[in-house]
Amino acid sequence: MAPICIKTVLISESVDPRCRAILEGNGIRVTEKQSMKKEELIAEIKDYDGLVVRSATKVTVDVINAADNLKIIGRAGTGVDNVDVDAATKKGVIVMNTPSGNTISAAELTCALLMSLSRNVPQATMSMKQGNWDRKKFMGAELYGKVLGIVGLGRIGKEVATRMQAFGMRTIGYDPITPPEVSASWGVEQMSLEQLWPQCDYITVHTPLMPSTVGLLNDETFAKCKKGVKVVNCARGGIIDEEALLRALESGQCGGAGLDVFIEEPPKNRSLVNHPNVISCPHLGASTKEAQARCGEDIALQIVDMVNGKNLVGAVNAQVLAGTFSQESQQLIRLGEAVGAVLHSCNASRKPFSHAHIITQGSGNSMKSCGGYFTSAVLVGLLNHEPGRSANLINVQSLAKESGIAVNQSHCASEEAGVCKVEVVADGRSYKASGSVQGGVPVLLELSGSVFRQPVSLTGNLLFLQASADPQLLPSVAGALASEGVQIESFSAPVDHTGDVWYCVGVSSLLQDLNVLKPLVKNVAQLSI
Ligand SMILES: NC(=O)C1=CN([C@@H]2O[C@H](COP(=O)(O)OP(=O)(O)OC[C@H]3O[C@@H](n4cnc5c(N)ncnc54)[C@H](O)[C@@H]3O)[C@@H](O)[C@H]2O)C=CC1
Ligand SMILES: O=C(O)C(=O)COP(=O)(O)O
Repeated sequence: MAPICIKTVLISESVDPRCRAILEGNGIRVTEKQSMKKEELIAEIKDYDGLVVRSATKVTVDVINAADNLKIIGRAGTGVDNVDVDAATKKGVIVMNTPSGNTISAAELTCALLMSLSRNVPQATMSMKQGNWDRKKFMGAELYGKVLGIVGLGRIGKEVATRMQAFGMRTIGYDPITPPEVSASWGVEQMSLEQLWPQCDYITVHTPLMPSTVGLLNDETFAKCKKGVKVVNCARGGIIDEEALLRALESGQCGGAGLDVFIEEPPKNRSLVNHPNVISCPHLGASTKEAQARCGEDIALQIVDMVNGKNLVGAVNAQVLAGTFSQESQQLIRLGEAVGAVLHSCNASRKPFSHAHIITQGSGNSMKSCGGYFTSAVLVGLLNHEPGRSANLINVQSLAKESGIAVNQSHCASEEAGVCKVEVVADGRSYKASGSVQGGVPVLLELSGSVFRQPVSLTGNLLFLQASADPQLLPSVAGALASEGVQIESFSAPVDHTGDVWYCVGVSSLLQDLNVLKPLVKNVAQLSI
Protein backbone atom coordinates (compact mmCIF):
# COMPACT_ATOMS: atom_id res chain seq x y z
CA MET A 1 0.00 0.00 0.00
CA ALA A 2 1.28 3.46 -0.77
CA PRO A 3 2.16 5.05 2.56
CA ILE A 4 -0.68 7.04 4.13
CA CYS A 5 0.74 10.14 5.71
CA ILE A 6 -0.73 11.00 9.13
CA LYS A 7 0.99 13.92 10.84
CA THR A 8 -1.81 15.23 13.04
CA VAL A 9 -4.55 13.46 14.98
CA LEU A 10 -7.48 14.89 16.91
CA ILE A 11 -8.84 12.81 19.80
CA SER A 12 -12.33 14.19 20.37
CA GLU A 13 -13.31 12.41 23.60
CA SER A 14 -11.90 10.48 26.53
CA VAL A 15 -9.53 7.82 25.19
CA ASP A 16 -6.90 6.01 27.26
CA PRO A 17 -3.64 8.04 27.46
CA ARG A 18 -1.77 5.14 25.85
CA CYS A 19 -3.30 6.18 22.54
CA ARG A 20 -1.75 9.64 22.63
CA ALA A 21 1.58 8.33 23.94
CA ILE A 22 1.94 5.76 21.13
CA LEU A 23 0.95 8.21 18.40
CA GLU A 24 3.30 10.90 19.72
CA GLY A 25 6.06 8.32 20.17
CA ASN A 26 5.76 7.75 16.43
CA GLY A 27 6.05 11.38 15.49
CA ILE A 28 2.33 12.17 15.15
CA ARG A 29 1.10 15.45 16.68
CA VAL A 30 -1.96 14.84 18.88
CA THR A 31 -4.59 17.26 20.12
CA GLU A 32 -6.98 15.97 22.77
CA LYS A 33 -10.37 17.52 23.50
CA GLN A 34 -13.20 16.29 25.69
CA SER A 35 -16.78 15.88 24.47
CA MET A 36 -16.48 18.07 21.37
CA LYS A 37 -19.71 19.60 20.08
CA LYS A 38 -20.54 19.03 16.41
CA GLU A 39 -19.97 22.69 15.42
CA GLU A 40 -16.60 22.69 17.18
CA LEU A 41 -15.62 19.49 15.40
CA ILE A 42 -16.69 20.85 12.00
CA ALA A 43 -14.63 23.99 12.60
CA GLU A 44 -11.49 22.12 13.70
CA ILE A 45 -11.45 18.90 11.72
CA LYS A 46 -10.02 20.46 8.53
CA ASP A 47 -6.61 20.77 10.21
CA TYR A 48 -6.24 17.06 10.95
CA ASP A 49 -5.17 13.93 9.07
CA GLY A 50 -6.74 11.60 11.64
CA LEU A 51 -9.62 11.59 14.10
CA VAL A 52 -9.93 9.19 17.05
CA VAL A 53 -13.35 8.79 18.69
CA ARG A 54 -15.42 6.58 20.99
CA SER A 55 -19.22 6.38 20.75
CA ALA A 56 -20.15 9.90 21.82
CA THR A 57 -18.69 11.74 18.80
CA LYS A 58 -21.13 11.72 15.91
CA VAL A 59 -18.98 11.72 12.80
CA THR A 60 -21.71 12.79 10.40
CA VAL A 61 -21.50 13.60 6.70
CA ASP A 62 -21.07 17.33 7.44
CA VAL A 63 -18.11 16.60 9.71
CA ILE A 64 -16.55 14.35 7.05
CA ASN A 65 -17.14 16.85 4.26
CA ALA A 66 -15.52 19.60 6.34
CA ALA A 67 -12.42 17.44 6.72
CA ASP A 68 -10.14 18.35 3.83
CA ASN A 69 -7.10 16.38 4.97
CA LEU A 70 -8.75 13.55 6.86
CA LYS A 71 -7.42 10.11 5.96
CA ILE A 72 -8.53 8.00 8.90
CA ILE A 73 -11.30 7.86 11.49
CA GLY A 74 -10.16 5.57 14.28
CA ARG A 75 -12.83 4.19 16.61
CA ALA A 76 -11.32 3.16 19.95
CA GLY A 77 -14.00 0.52 20.41
CA THR A 78 -16.35 -1.69 18.44
CA GLY A 79 -19.53 -0.04 17.10
CA VAL A 80 -19.05 2.34 14.16
CA ASP A 81 -22.72 3.33 13.98
CA ASN A 82 -21.74 6.84 15.19
CA VAL A 83 -19.63 7.23 12.03
CA ASP A 84 -21.20 7.79 8.60
CA VAL A 85 -19.12 5.04 7.01
CA ASP A 86 -20.64 5.56 3.54
CA ALA A 87 -19.76 9.26 3.58
CA ALA A 88 -16.24 8.43 4.77
CA THR A 89 -15.80 5.83 2.01
CA LYS A 90 -16.97 8.31 -0.65
CA LYS A 91 -14.44 10.82 0.65
CA GLY A 92 -11.72 8.16 0.56
CA VAL A 93 -11.34 8.14 4.35
CA ILE A 94 -10.51 4.85 6.11
CA VAL A 95 -12.73 3.91 9.06
CA MET A 96 -10.99 1.61 11.52
CA ASN A 97 -12.14 0.06 14.81
CA THR A 98 -10.69 -2.14 17.56
CA PRO A 99 -13.35 -4.83 17.63
CA SER A 100 -12.04 -7.15 20.32
CA GLY A 101 -10.56 -4.71 22.86
CA ASN A 102 -13.77 -4.33 24.87
CA THR A 103 -15.46 -7.70 24.24
CA ILE A 104 -14.84 -9.13 27.71
CA SER A 105 -15.92 -5.94 29.48
CA ALA A 106 -19.18 -5.71 27.51
CA ALA A 107 -19.85 -9.41 28.11
CA GLU A 108 -19.19 -9.05 31.85
CA LEU A 109 -21.55 -6.07 32.14
CA THR A 110 -24.22 -8.07 30.29
CA CYS A 111 -23.79 -10.89 32.82
CA ALA A 112 -23.94 -8.36 35.67
CA LEU A 113 -27.24 -7.02 34.31
CA LEU A 114 -28.66 -10.55 33.92
CA MET A 115 -27.71 -11.38 37.50
CA SER A 116 -29.00 -8.08 38.83
CA LEU A 117 -32.29 -8.62 37.03
CA SER A 118 -32.69 -12.07 38.59
CA ARG A 119 -32.12 -10.84 42.13
CA ASN A 120 -33.15 -7.14 42.03
CA VAL A 121 -29.76 -6.09 43.40
CA PRO A 122 -29.94 -2.42 42.28
CA GLN A 123 -33.51 -1.95 43.55
CA ALA A 124 -32.68 -3.62 46.87
CA THR A 125 -29.62 -1.39 47.23
CA MET A 126 -31.72 1.74 46.64
CA SER A 127 -34.27 0.53 49.20
CA MET A 128 -31.54 -0.13 51.79
CA LYS A 129 -30.10 3.34 51.23
CA GLN A 130 -33.53 4.74 51.95
CA GLY A 131 -33.42 3.04 55.38
CA ASN A 132 -35.65 0.04 54.54
CA TRP A 133 -35.22 -3.68 55.22
CA ASP A 134 -37.65 -5.20 52.74
CA ARG A 135 -37.06 -8.92 52.28
CA LYS A 136 -40.40 -9.74 50.67
CA LYS A 137 -40.47 -7.12 47.95
CA PHE A 138 -37.23 -8.30 46.37
CA MET A 139 -37.92 -12.01 46.08
CA GLY A 140 -35.90 -13.21 43.08
CA ALA A 141 -35.55 -16.29 40.91
CA GLU A 142 -32.57 -18.51 40.23
CA LEU A 143 -30.79 -18.38 36.91
CA TYR A 144 -30.07 -22.07 37.27
CA GLY A 145 -32.09 -24.13 34.78
CA LYS A 146 -33.48 -21.06 33.01
CA VAL A 147 -33.28 -20.44 29.27
CA LEU A 148 -31.17 -17.54 27.95
CA GLY A 149 -31.81 -16.48 24.35
CA ILE A 150 -28.81 -14.77 22.74
CA VAL A 151 -29.54 -12.81 19.58
CA GLY A 152 -26.22 -12.14 17.85
CA LEU A 153 -23.57 -14.82 18.36
CA GLY A 154 -20.43 -12.85 17.59
CA ARG A 155 -17.61 -11.96 19.95
CA ILE A 156 -19.72 -10.69 22.87
CA GLY A 157 -22.62 -13.12 22.41
CA LYS A 158 -20.18 -16.03 22.69
CA GLU A 159 -18.52 -14.72 25.87
CA VAL A 160 -21.92 -14.10 27.49
CA ALA A 161 -23.01 -17.64 26.60
CA THR A 162 -20.03 -19.39 28.14
CA ARG A 163 -20.22 -17.28 31.31
CA MET A 164 -23.96 -17.81 31.86
CA GLN A 165 -23.58 -21.55 31.23
CA ALA A 166 -21.51 -21.57 34.44
CA PHE A 167 -24.76 -20.59 36.25
CA GLY A 168 -26.50 -23.61 34.78
CA MET A 169 -28.46 -21.65 32.17
CA ARG A 170 -29.46 -23.32 28.91
CA THR A 171 -28.23 -21.08 26.11
CA ILE A 172 -30.06 -20.89 22.79
CA GLY A 173 -29.48 -18.32 20.07
CA TYR A 174 -29.80 -16.94 16.60
CA ASP A 175 -27.25 -15.46 14.20
CA PRO A 176 -27.54 -15.30 10.40
CA ILE A 177 -23.77 -15.62 9.90
CA THR A 178 -22.29 -17.72 12.70
CA PRO A 179 -22.72 -21.37 11.63
CA PRO A 180 -24.82 -23.50 14.04
CA GLU A 181 -22.01 -26.06 14.44
CA VAL A 182 -19.66 -23.26 15.54
CA SER A 183 -22.03 -21.92 18.20
CA ALA A 184 -22.84 -25.50 19.23
CA SER A 185 -19.12 -25.96 20.00
CA TRP A 186 -19.50 -23.33 22.73
CA GLY A 187 -22.84 -24.62 23.95
CA VAL A 188 -25.38 -22.50 22.07
CA GLU A 189 -28.12 -24.25 20.16
CA GLN A 190 -29.21 -22.14 17.21
CA MET A 191 -32.76 -21.87 15.97
CA SER A 192 -35.00 -19.39 14.16
CA LEU A 193 -36.20 -16.34 16.06
CA GLU A 194 -39.76 -17.69 15.80
CA GLN A 195 -38.64 -20.80 17.70
CA LEU A 196 -36.48 -18.83 20.10
CA TRP A 197 -38.88 -16.17 21.45
CA PRO A 198 -41.36 -18.46 23.27
CA GLN A 199 -38.63 -20.52 24.99
CA CYS A 200 -36.67 -17.76 26.71
CA ASP A 201 -36.75 -16.65 30.34
CA TYR A 202 -34.08 -14.06 29.49
CA ILE A 203 -33.12 -12.51 26.15
CA THR A 204 -29.94 -10.57 25.48
CA VAL A 205 -29.11 -8.85 22.18
CA HIS A 206 -25.57 -8.57 20.80
CA THR A 207 -25.89 -7.43 17.20
CA PRO A 208 -24.66 -4.26 15.50
CA LEU A 209 -27.28 -1.56 14.94
CA MET A 210 -28.33 -1.71 11.30
CA PRO A 211 -31.62 -1.66 9.41
CA SER A 212 -32.17 -5.41 9.89
CA THR A 213 -31.64 -5.21 13.66
CA VAL A 214 -33.61 -2.05 14.47
CA GLY A 215 -36.60 -3.10 16.60
CA LEU A 216 -35.70 -6.81 16.65
CA LEU A 217 -37.75 -6.91 19.84
CA ASN A 218 -40.98 -5.03 19.14
CA ASP A 219 -44.68 -5.30 20.05
CA GLU A 220 -45.13 -8.34 17.81
CA THR A 221 -42.07 -10.23 19.03
CA PHE A 222 -42.67 -9.38 22.72
CA ALA A 223 -46.12 -10.94 22.27
CA LYS A 224 -44.42 -14.19 21.16
CA CYS A 225 -42.28 -14.31 24.31
CA LYS A 226 -43.05 -15.98 27.66
CA LYS A 227 -44.98 -13.67 29.96
CA GLY A 228 -42.49 -11.98 32.29
CA VAL A 229 -39.47 -12.46 30.02
CA LYS A 230 -36.50 -10.32 31.10
CA VAL A 231 -34.38 -8.57 28.50
CA VAL A 232 -30.92 -7.02 28.34
CA ASN A 233 -29.52 -4.59 25.79
CA CYS A 234 -25.83 -3.97 26.13
CA ALA A 235 -25.38 -3.58 22.36
CA ARG A 236 -27.11 -0.53 20.84
CA GLY A 237 -30.18 1.53 21.67
CA GLY A 238 -33.04 0.71 19.32
CA ILE A 239 -32.35 -3.02 18.82
CA ILE A 240 -35.07 -3.40 21.44
CA ASP A 241 -37.79 -0.93 20.42
CA GLU A 242 -37.93 1.44 23.40
CA GLU A 243 -41.64 2.26 23.16
CA ALA A 244 -42.60 -1.39 22.74
CA LEU A 245 -40.40 -2.25 25.74
CA LEU A 246 -42.18 0.32 27.89
CA ARG A 247 -45.57 -1.07 26.85
CA ALA A 248 -44.40 -4.63 27.57
CA LEU A 249 -43.07 -3.60 31.01
CA GLU A 250 -46.35 -1.87 31.84
CA SER A 251 -48.44 -4.87 30.80
CA GLY A 252 -46.14 -7.30 32.63
CA GLN A 253 -45.36 -9.13 29.36
CA CYS A 254 -41.77 -8.07 30.08
CA GLY A 255 -40.72 -8.71 33.68
CA GLY A 256 -37.64 -6.52 33.68
CA ALA A 257 -35.02 -4.91 31.51
CA GLY A 258 -31.32 -4.21 31.90
CA LEU A 259 -30.27 -1.37 29.63
CA ASP A 260 -26.78 -0.04 29.01
CA VAL A 261 -27.59 1.75 25.77
CA PHE A 262 -30.33 4.05 24.47
CA ILE A 263 -31.50 5.46 21.16
CA GLU A 264 -30.64 8.91 22.46
CA GLU A 265 -27.69 9.14 24.85
CA PRO A 266 -28.23 10.50 27.40
CA PRO A 267 -31.97 9.76 27.04
CA LYS A 268 -34.13 12.87 27.41
CA ASN A 269 -37.23 10.74 27.83
CA ARG A 270 -36.69 9.08 31.22
CA SER A 271 -39.78 6.80 31.18
CA LEU A 272 -37.73 3.63 30.73
CA VAL A 273 -34.94 4.61 33.12
CA ASN A 274 -37.51 5.49 35.80
CA HIS A 275 -39.56 2.32 35.43
CA PRO A 276 -39.27 0.23 38.63
CA ASN A 277 -38.43 -2.94 36.70
CA VAL A 278 -35.66 -1.33 34.68
CA ILE A 279 -32.06 -1.25 35.76
CA SER A 280 -29.73 0.82 33.67
CA CYS A 281 -26.24 2.18 33.10
CA PRO A 282 -24.96 5.19 31.16
CA HIS A 283 -23.32 3.13 28.36
CA LEU A 284 -20.71 1.52 30.59
CA GLY A 285 -20.12 -1.72 28.67
CA ALA A 286 -16.62 -0.73 27.62
CA SER A 287 -15.87 1.45 30.62
CA THR A 288 -13.24 -0.61 32.38
CA LYS A 289 -9.58 0.22 32.79
CA GLU A 290 -8.63 -2.92 30.90
CA ALA A 291 -10.94 -2.38 27.92
CA GLN A 292 -9.96 1.26 27.58
CA ALA A 293 -6.26 0.42 27.80
CA ARG A 294 -6.66 -2.21 25.06
CA CYS A 295 -8.79 -0.04 22.77
CA GLY A 296 -6.60 3.06 23.19
CA GLU A 297 -3.46 1.05 22.56
CA ASP A 298 -4.93 -0.99 19.69
CA ILE A 299 -6.21 1.99 17.73
CA ALA A 300 -2.91 3.84 18.05
CA LEU A 301 -0.84 0.80 17.04
CA GLN A 302 -3.16 0.06 14.11
CA ILE A 303 -2.79 3.65 12.86
CA VAL A 304 1.00 3.55 13.26
CA ASP A 305 1.25 0.19 11.45
CA MET A 306 -0.82 1.58 8.60
CA VAL A 307 1.28 4.73 8.35
CA ASN A 308 4.44 2.61 8.28
CA GLY A 309 2.96 0.46 5.50
CA LYS A 310 3.32 -2.59 7.77
CA ASN A 311 -0.24 -3.88 7.71
CA LEU A 312 -3.85 -2.81 7.88
CA VAL A 313 -5.91 -4.14 10.77
CA GLY A 314 -9.45 -3.16 11.75
CA ALA A 315 -10.39 -1.19 8.61
CA VAL A 316 -14.13 -1.57 8.09
CA ASN A 317 -14.41 0.14 4.69
CA ALA A 318 -11.09 -0.42 2.96
CA GLN A 319 -11.06 -4.12 2.11
CA VAL A 320 -9.37 -3.28 -1.19
CA LEU A 321 -6.26 -2.18 0.70
CA ALA A 322 -5.74 -5.63 2.21
CA GLY A 323 -2.85 -7.25 0.39
CA THR A 324 -1.39 -3.99 -0.90
CA PHE A 325 1.55 -3.85 1.46
CA SER A 326 4.22 -5.73 -0.47
CA GLN A 327 6.67 -3.94 -2.73
CA GLU A 328 5.29 -5.95 -5.65
CA SER A 329 1.73 -4.77 -5.06
CA GLN A 330 2.88 -1.16 -4.72
CA GLN A 331 4.54 -1.46 -8.13
CA LEU A 332 1.33 -2.89 -9.60
CA ILE A 333 -0.67 -0.02 -8.09
CA ARG A 334 1.73 2.48 -9.68
CA LEU A 335 1.34 0.64 -13.01
CA GLY A 336 -2.49 0.69 -12.77
CA GLU A 337 -2.59 4.38 -11.90
CA ALA A 338 -0.13 5.23 -14.70
CA VAL A 339 -2.02 3.24 -17.35
CA GLY A 340 -5.29 4.83 -16.22
CA ALA A 341 -3.68 8.28 -16.44
CA VAL A 342 -2.33 7.59 -19.96
CA LEU A 343 -5.78 6.52 -21.16
CA HIS A 344 -7.35 9.56 -19.51
CA SER A 345 -4.93 11.87 -21.29
CA CYS A 346 -5.54 10.19 -24.69
CA ASN A 347 -9.31 10.66 -24.45
CA ALA A 348 -9.44 13.56 -26.91
CA SER A 349 -13.21 13.97 -26.61
CA ARG A 350 -12.91 14.73 -22.86
CA LYS A 351 -16.33 13.06 -22.63
CA PRO A 352 -16.82 10.84 -19.57
CA PHE A 353 -15.78 7.22 -19.74
CA SER A 354 -18.65 4.75 -20.07
CA HIS A 355 -16.75 1.44 -19.82
CA ALA A 356 -13.51 0.17 -18.38
CA HIS A 357 -12.37 -3.40 -18.94
CA ILE A 358 -9.30 -4.49 -17.06
CA ILE A 359 -7.59 -7.80 -17.82
CA THR A 360 -4.65 -9.06 -15.84
CA GLN A 361 -2.52 -11.77 -17.43
CA GLY A 362 0.15 -14.07 -16.12
CA SER A 363 0.55 -17.10 -13.95
CA GLY A 364 2.37 -15.34 -11.08
CA ASN A 365 0.50 -15.08 -7.77
CA SER A 366 0.69 -11.32 -7.57
CA MET A 367 -1.09 -10.80 -10.92
CA LYS A 368 -3.69 -13.41 -10.04
CA SER A 369 -4.51 -11.93 -6.66
CA CYS A 370 -4.18 -8.23 -7.45
CA GLY A 371 -7.44 -7.99 -9.44
CA GLY A 372 -9.38 -5.87 -6.92
CA TYR A 373 -6.78 -3.28 -6.11
CA PHE A 374 -5.30 -3.22 -9.63
CA THR A 375 -8.70 -2.37 -11.10
CA SER A 376 -9.14 0.33 -8.45
CA ALA A 377 -5.67 1.69 -9.27
CA VAL A 378 -6.56 1.97 -12.99
CA LEU A 379 -9.77 3.80 -12.05
CA VAL A 380 -7.79 6.17 -9.80
CA GLY A 381 -5.59 7.01 -12.79
CA LEU A 382 -8.63 7.53 -15.01
CA LEU A 383 -10.61 9.64 -12.55
CA ASN A 384 -8.00 11.50 -10.56
CA HIS A 385 -6.98 13.51 -13.58
CA GLU A 386 -10.44 15.01 -13.87
CA PRO A 387 -10.85 18.40 -12.26
CA GLY A 388 -12.42 18.36 -8.82
CA ARG A 389 -11.88 14.60 -8.33
CA SER A 390 -9.96 13.24 -5.44
CA ALA A 391 -9.97 9.53 -6.03
CA ASN A 392 -8.09 6.94 -4.04
CA LEU A 393 -8.25 3.16 -3.66
CA ILE A 394 -10.96 3.48 -0.99
CA ASN A 395 -13.47 5.67 -2.78
CA VAL A 396 -12.76 5.03 -6.44
CA GLN A 397 -15.19 2.17 -7.00
CA SER A 398 -18.06 4.30 -5.70
CA LEU A 399 -16.85 7.34 -7.69
CA ALA A 400 -16.72 5.18 -10.84
CA LYS A 401 -20.25 3.97 -10.18
CA GLU A 402 -21.41 7.53 -9.62
CA SER A 403 -19.75 8.56 -12.91
CA GLY A 404 -21.63 5.78 -14.72
CA ILE A 405 -18.55 3.74 -15.68
CA ALA A 406 -19.34 0.05 -16.19
CA VAL A 407 -16.29 -1.74 -14.83
CA ASN A 408 -15.28 -5.30 -15.78
CA GLN A 409 -12.28 -7.15 -14.53
CA SER A 410 -10.94 -10.54 -15.46
CA HIS A 411 -7.77 -12.58 -15.19
CA CYS A 412 -6.24 -14.73 -17.87
CA ALA A 413 -3.69 -17.28 -16.65
CA SER A 414 -1.44 -17.03 -19.70
CA GLU A 415 2.25 -17.87 -19.73
CA GLU A 416 3.01 -14.23 -20.52
CA ALA A 417 4.66 -12.68 -17.46
CA GLY A 418 2.56 -10.15 -15.51
CA VAL A 419 0.88 -8.02 -18.16
CA CYS A 420 -2.25 -5.91 -17.83
CA LYS A 421 -4.55 -4.86 -20.63
CA VAL A 422 -7.00 -2.02 -20.18
CA GLU A 423 -9.68 -0.87 -22.57
CA VAL A 424 -11.80 2.17 -21.86
CA VAL A 425 -14.63 3.68 -23.86
CA ALA A 426 -15.56 7.36 -23.96
CA ASP A 427 -18.11 8.86 -26.34
CA GLY A 428 -18.34 5.49 -28.12
CA ARG A 429 -14.60 5.47 -28.91
CA SER A 430 -12.31 2.85 -27.45
CA TYR A 431 -8.77 3.45 -26.12
CA LYS A 432 -6.53 0.54 -25.19
CA ALA A 433 -3.28 0.19 -23.33
CA SER A 434 -1.20 -2.65 -22.05
CA GLY A 435 1.62 -2.48 -19.58
CA SER A 436 3.70 -4.34 -17.07
CA VAL A 437 6.30 -3.78 -14.38
CA GLN A 438 9.89 -4.16 -15.53
CA GLY A 439 12.78 -3.75 -13.10
CA GLY A 440 10.33 -2.31 -10.56
CA VAL A 441 9.21 0.42 -13.00
CA PRO A 442 5.77 0.59 -14.66
CA VAL A 443 6.09 0.44 -18.44
CA LEU A 444 3.71 0.87 -21.34
CA LEU A 445 3.90 -1.88 -23.96
CA GLU A 446 1.10 -0.89 -26.29
CA LEU A 447 -1.25 2.04 -26.85
CA SER A 448 -4.39 1.59 -28.95
CA GLY A 449 -2.83 -0.87 -31.39
CA SER A 450 0.67 0.62 -31.44
CA VAL A 451 3.13 -1.85 -29.91
CA PHE A 452 6.23 0.07 -28.84
CA ARG A 453 9.63 -1.20 -29.96
CA GLN A 454 10.96 -0.67 -26.44
CA PRO A 455 8.74 -0.61 -23.34
CA VAL A 456 7.97 3.02 -22.44
CA SER A 457 8.91 3.86 -18.87
CA LEU A 458 5.84 5.48 -17.30
CA THR A 459 7.68 8.11 -15.29
CA GLY A 460 8.37 11.80 -15.74
CA ASN A 461 6.83 14.11 -18.35
CA LEU A 462 5.35 12.26 -21.28
CA LEU A 463 3.81 13.34 -24.57
CA PHE A 464 1.65 10.90 -26.53
CA LEU A 465 1.33 11.74 -30.22
CA GLN A 466 -0.94 10.06 -32.71
CA ALA A 467 0.23 10.63 -36.26
CA SER A 468 0.64 8.85 -39.56
CA ALA A 469 3.96 7.04 -39.73
CA ASP A 470 6.57 9.50 -41.04
CA PRO A 471 10.37 9.56 -40.58
CA GLN A 472 10.20 13.37 -40.52
CA LEU A 473 7.99 13.39 -37.44
CA LEU A 474 10.80 13.31 -34.85
CA PRO A 475 12.78 16.29 -36.24
CA SER A 476 9.58 18.31 -36.75
CA VAL A 477 8.37 17.60 -33.22
CA ALA A 478 11.84 18.31 -31.78
CA GLY A 479 11.85 21.68 -33.55
CA ALA A 480 8.40 22.63 -32.34
CA LEU A 481 9.27 21.62 -28.77
CA ALA A 482 12.61 23.45 -28.84
CA SER A 483 10.81 26.64 -29.86
CA GLU A 484 8.90 26.29 -26.56
CA GLY A 485 12.09 25.60 -24.57
CA VAL A 486 11.23 21.89 -24.13
CA GLN A 487 13.87 19.21 -24.78
CA ILE A 488 13.23 15.64 -25.90
CA GLU A 489 14.63 13.08 -23.45
CA SER A 490 13.35 9.89 -25.07
CA PHE A 491 11.41 8.86 -28.14
CA SER A 492 9.48 5.61 -28.50
CA ALA A 493 8.14 4.56 -31.86
CA PRO A 494 5.83 1.64 -32.60
CA VAL A 495 6.92 -1.56 -34.30
CA ASP A 496 4.33 -1.27 -37.04
CA HIS A 497 4.52 1.83 -39.24
CA THR A 498 1.26 1.71 -41.14
CA GLY A 499 -1.63 4.10 -40.79
CA ASP A 500 -2.11 6.28 -37.70
CA VAL A 501 0.15 5.16 -34.88
CA TRP A 502 1.07 6.36 -31.40
CA TYR A 503 4.49 7.67 -30.40
CA CYS A 504 5.61 8.47 -26.90
CA VAL A 505 8.05 11.28 -26.20
CA GLY A 506 9.74 11.86 -22.86
CA VAL A 507 10.26 15.61 -22.39
CA SER A 508 12.08 17.92 -19.99
CA SER A 509 8.84 19.71 -19.03
CA LEU A 510 5.18 19.74 -20.02
CA LEU A 511 4.08 22.11 -22.77
CA GLN A 512 2.18 25.24 -21.81
CA ASP A 513 0.15 24.99 -25.00
CA LEU A 514 -0.38 21.72 -26.87
CA ASN A 515 -1.48 23.66 -29.97
CA VAL A 516 2.16 24.02 -31.07
CA LEU A 517 2.12 20.32 -31.99
CA LYS A 518 -1.38 20.21 -33.47
CA PRO A 519 -0.27 21.00 -37.07
CA LEU A 520 2.11 18.00 -36.95
CA VAL A 521 -0.10 15.31 -35.41
CA LYS A 522 -3.69 14.02 -35.34
CA ASN A 523 -3.93 13.78 -31.60
CA VAL A 524 -1.68 14.89 -28.77
CA ALA A 525 -1.83 14.27 -25.05
CA GLN A 526 0.58 14.94 -22.21
CA LEU A 527 0.91 14.03 -18.59
CA SER A 528 3.35 13.99 -15.76
CA ILE A 529 3.68 10.78 -13.73
N1 LIG B 1 -22.33 -1.34 25.58
C1 LIG B 1 -21.10 -1.18 25.18
O1 LIG B 1 -20.35 -0.37 25.71
C2 LIG B 1 -20.58 -2.00 24.05
C3 LIG B 1 -21.42 -2.34 23.03
N2 LIG B 1 -20.94 -3.06 21.97
C4 LIG B 1 -21.89 -3.42 20.93
O2 LIG B 1 -22.19 -4.80 21.03
C5 LIG B 1 -22.61 -5.29 19.78
C6 LIG B 1 -21.96 -6.62 19.47
O3 LIG B 1 -20.56 -6.47 19.42
P1 LIG B 1 -19.63 -7.70 18.98
O4 LIG B 1 -20.10 -8.95 19.59
O5 LIG B 1 -18.23 -7.28 19.19
O6 LIG B 1 -19.92 -7.73 17.42
P2 LIG B 1 -19.70 -8.95 16.42
O7 LIG B 1 -19.62 -8.36 15.07
O8 LIG B 1 -18.60 -9.83 16.89
O9 LIG B 1 -21.06 -9.78 16.54
C7 LIG B 1 -22.27 -9.31 16.07
C8 LIG B 1 -23.05 -10.51 15.58
O10 LIG B 1 -24.36 -10.09 15.25
C9 LIG B 1 -24.77 -10.91 14.18
N3 LIG B 1 -25.94 -10.37 13.53
C10 LIG B 1 -26.02 -9.46 12.53
N4 LIG B 1 -27.30 -9.26 12.19
C11 LIG B 1 -28.05 -10.05 12.99
C12 LIG B 1 -29.44 -10.28 13.10
N5 LIG B 1 -30.32 -9.66 12.32
N6 LIG B 1 -29.86 -11.15 14.03
C13 LIG B 1 -28.98 -11.79 14.82
N7 LIG B 1 -27.65 -11.63 14.75
C14 LIG B 1 -27.19 -10.76 13.84
C15 LIG B 1 -23.55 -10.98 13.30
O11 LIG B 1 -23.63 -12.07 12.41
C16 LIG B 1 -22.46 -11.14 14.32
O12 LIG B 1 -22.13 -12.50 14.55
C17 LIG B 1 -22.31 -4.17 18.79
O13 LIG B 1 -23.49 -3.45 18.55
C18 LIG B 1 -21.35 -3.29 19.53
O14 LIG B 1 -21.37 -1.98 19.08
C19 LIG B 1 -19.65 -3.49 21.91
C20 LIG B 1 -18.78 -3.18 22.91
C21 LIG B 1 -19.17 -2.37 24.04
O1 LIG C 1 -17.34 -0.31 21.47
C1 LIG C 1 -18.56 -0.11 21.46
O2 LIG C 1 -19.32 -0.49 20.56
C2 LIG C 1 -19.16 0.62 22.56
O3 LIG C 1 -20.35 0.78 22.58
C3 LIG C 1 -18.31 1.24 23.56
O4 LIG C 1 -18.53 2.61 23.47
P1 LIG C 1 -17.56 3.65 24.21
O5 LIG C 1 -16.20 3.46 23.62
O6 LIG C 1 -17.57 3.29 25.66
O7 LIG C 1 -18.13 4.99 23.94
